[in-house]
Formats: sequence, structure tokens, C-alpha cells
Amino acid sequence: MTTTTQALTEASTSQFVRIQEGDLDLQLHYNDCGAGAETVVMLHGSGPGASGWANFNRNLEPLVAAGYRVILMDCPGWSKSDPIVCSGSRSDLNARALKGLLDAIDIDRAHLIGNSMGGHSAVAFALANPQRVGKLVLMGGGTGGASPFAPMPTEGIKLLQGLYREPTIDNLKKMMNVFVYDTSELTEELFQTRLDNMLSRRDHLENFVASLAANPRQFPDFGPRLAEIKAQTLIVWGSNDRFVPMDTGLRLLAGLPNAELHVFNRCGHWAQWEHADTFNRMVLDFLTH
Ligand SMILES: O=C(O)CCC(=O)/C=C/C=C(\O)C(=O)O
Repeated sequence: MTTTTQALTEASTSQFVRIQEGDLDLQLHYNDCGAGAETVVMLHGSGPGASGWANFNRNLEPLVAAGYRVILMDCPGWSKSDPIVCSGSRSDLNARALKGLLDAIDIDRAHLIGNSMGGHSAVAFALANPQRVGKLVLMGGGTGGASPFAPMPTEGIKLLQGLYREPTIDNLKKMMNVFVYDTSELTEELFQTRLDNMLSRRDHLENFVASLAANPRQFPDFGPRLAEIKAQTLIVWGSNDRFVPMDTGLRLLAGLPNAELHVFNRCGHWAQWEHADTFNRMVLDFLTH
């Protein structure tokens, strides 16, 4: 575990652990940052080349500085975690992986922050392990299933799947340009880092395509079960989200009994990155009160 006096870098916080959770037996990569009595776990989205570090590098430092231990879990099939083909519910698969990780590193209870697929997975974990969840923060995800208002799959998801099938720099740029509202923040360096992440694990890209062929509905709709989740929940959405449309956030708000919703204007699918400062202040306030 790193301390707050050390610089937080991907390399200095990088850890591996072997988990055995039912029929899941694999090695997971995670970043372990800071120290504190309370733990926050961050779960990334499903894009090619995503990782805990790629999704949350603008968010972990304020939490560590405030005295939280922050764990970024790379889901099975992403980054330096082991490869997997998922033919069932990927949300539940990630939830089982998270349980295995928490057991292996001896964490009884954690707050969960989930981005997109990470939100679906946080909800799956809360349904299966309610006693192990503190508070929930869900951005651009939380229940799978279709939107009744937007054409499905959305343009963003079509671009994401296209990028998995043809992982080129042009397709990456097409996806990222729909990802965020303000594309001026997308630097060549960011594209290159993401491209390198993607291409360093072609097995993950191929497995995602194979998973979709085996089960096109990787993220089941938890809508009917949301009322079972009693955890206090902060839902955060971008009003210009072209991947998982904002009515999904409204469905979460209607279904989760202890939820509040914050909508950012001029924001796409990456609220925690596009509006990082406000997002970080909101999360800290939500976790501490
Ligand atoms: O299909 C869904 O419902 C989830 C889509 C999703 O998880 C997309 C996330 C993309 C990122 O956050 C990323 O690539 O960084």
C-alpha cells in the first residue's frame, strides 16, 4: 500500500493478486493508493484500452489526500488483468471479481465509484453483497438494458464496438470525439496512450468481440431490482451523453430509494474526467456527510 507522502503514479501503485471466487480463478491487476480506515473502489468503463488508471487519474488524488484508501480494479479482460471471454452477465462477472479482490486483500466494506460498465458492476455487487457496500457513486451507468428514448445501441456504443473490431487510430478518434462534449481537451498524447493501451492487449480486444458474439447483452437490466439497494447513492450524468443516455440516470433515480442525481450540462460520457474538479468536490462531500 502507498502512503500519501509518495507520488501517486501508475507504476508505484500497481499490484497483482490471484483471486478464486467460485469458478473464477484468475489474476487481477489493481492500483492501491493511499491509506485510511475507509476504502473507495473505482470501477472503470468498457471501452477498448480502458483501465482504472485511465478512467480515474483525475479523481484519485483528492480522495487519497482526504484520507481514503483508493483501489482501482482492472476488470477481467482489461489492462493487466487476465483475459476472459464472458458469455453471461459481465456486470455480475465483474462483481464476483471485486468480491474476490476484496477478500484477497482483506477489505470488508468499501464505497464504490463506477463509471459506465463500472456503474453496472457496482450495482451488481451491491445486489449480491449489500453488507459490504458503503456508499455508491454511479456515473453514466448503473443498470444495463435499453433506453426507451434513444436509438439503441447508441451511436457511442456502435463506435465502441467498431473500435473493438477494428482497433485503428481513426476509429479511436471517432469514438473519443463522441465520448466527451468538449473535444478540445483530447490531446494527441491522450489518443496515443489510449491506442498503446489497446494494442498492447489484442487478446482483450478479440475476447470482447467473442463475448459479444456469445451474448450481445453483456449488461442485463437491473431496473426491477434497484429498490433492493439501500445504500446512499450519488448518480452523476452528462446531459450530452451519447453512449448511455441520460434517461438511464432518471431510471436509476426512480428505482434507487436513497439516491440523488446531479446532471452536468456540456458533458458527455466521462463526467469524472470532463468536470473533474466539481466531481471530486461533490464526491468528497457525499462520502463525508
Ligand atoms: O454498454 C454499456 O452500457 C457500457 C458502456 C461503457 O462502459 C463505456 C465506457 C467507456 C469508457 O469509460 C472508456 O472507454 O473509458
